[in-house]
Amino acid sequence: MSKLSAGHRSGQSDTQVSTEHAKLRIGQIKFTNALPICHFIDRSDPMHEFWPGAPSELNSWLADGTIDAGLVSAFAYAQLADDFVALRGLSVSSRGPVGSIFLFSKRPIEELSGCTVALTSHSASSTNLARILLGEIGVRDVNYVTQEPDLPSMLDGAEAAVLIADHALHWSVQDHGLQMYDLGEEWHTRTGHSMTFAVCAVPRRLVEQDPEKARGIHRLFLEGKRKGLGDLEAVIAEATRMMGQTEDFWRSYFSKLIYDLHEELAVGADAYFDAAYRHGLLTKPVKLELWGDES
Ligand SMILES: C=C(O[C@@H]1C=C(C(=O)O)C=C[C@H]1O)C(=O)O
Repeated sequence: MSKLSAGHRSGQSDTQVSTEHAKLRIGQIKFTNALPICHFIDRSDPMHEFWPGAPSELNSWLADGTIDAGLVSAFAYAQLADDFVALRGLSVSSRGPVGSIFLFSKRPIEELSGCTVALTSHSASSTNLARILLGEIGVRDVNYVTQEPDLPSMLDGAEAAVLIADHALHWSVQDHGLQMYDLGEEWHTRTGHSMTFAVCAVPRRLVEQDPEKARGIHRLFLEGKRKGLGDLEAVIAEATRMMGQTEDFWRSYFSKLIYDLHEELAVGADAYFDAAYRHGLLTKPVKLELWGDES
């Protein structure tokens, strides 16, 4: 049993969610890719507590009940799909290049058989996507190691490294001479599908027992996204404050990302979950289950 499902089975989050007057603990991705959703989220409700984190932190917080709901890796949602649904209209996805999820490699991707590949400890969706893509390309006997996202030390002992989010963005514009493979683009080229990296998960139990509370979380994120996409200047100013770079850089980056989640994007997410199952990365087949209404 995976650590994620083991943690959730302890029932911690169920207890918390059903406690009527408890604060709702809501996870948010702390990196620039999620700013168009997260930057403008209204944090004024005293019954909401916000937990910003890297995707891998959010994934384990959701699994062990530290948070009740929020943005997590799509792969982590798939592992927890018995207990969670995904909020309609909210994701971090791309249809082709994503711009911030790369395999940085000392040699062409096809020549990585028998090599060590370092995977960032911050991700679940992209690191499993890398395993799928390398497998599909026919790369065999890879020694995968998970490490903190520091490219030079990852490449000390590895032939290639996968980074996501701000760490990947940082290295994508440096002059390092490595080959760079955008995993959103590789996935799209090979399969024709979009790729969903993050979804907003809420417990099935909350949806069934207290749908108004679930709708409250949904509205909070949808309203954040509406304001973020409606005022991209402010989002870009925040991204620039966090990481530097030019306005054009951010405009081009955010134009690659899709923040919706509907039936058409679910086809891509399901194709990814199918591939993860075929490659032995998920223990059972999973379909994305969308919940709620966007209006
Ligand atoms: C677009 C990105 O997507 C992120 C990638 C994730 C993962 O690999 O698990 C999780 C959340 C997403 O926000 C990124 O990291 O740049």
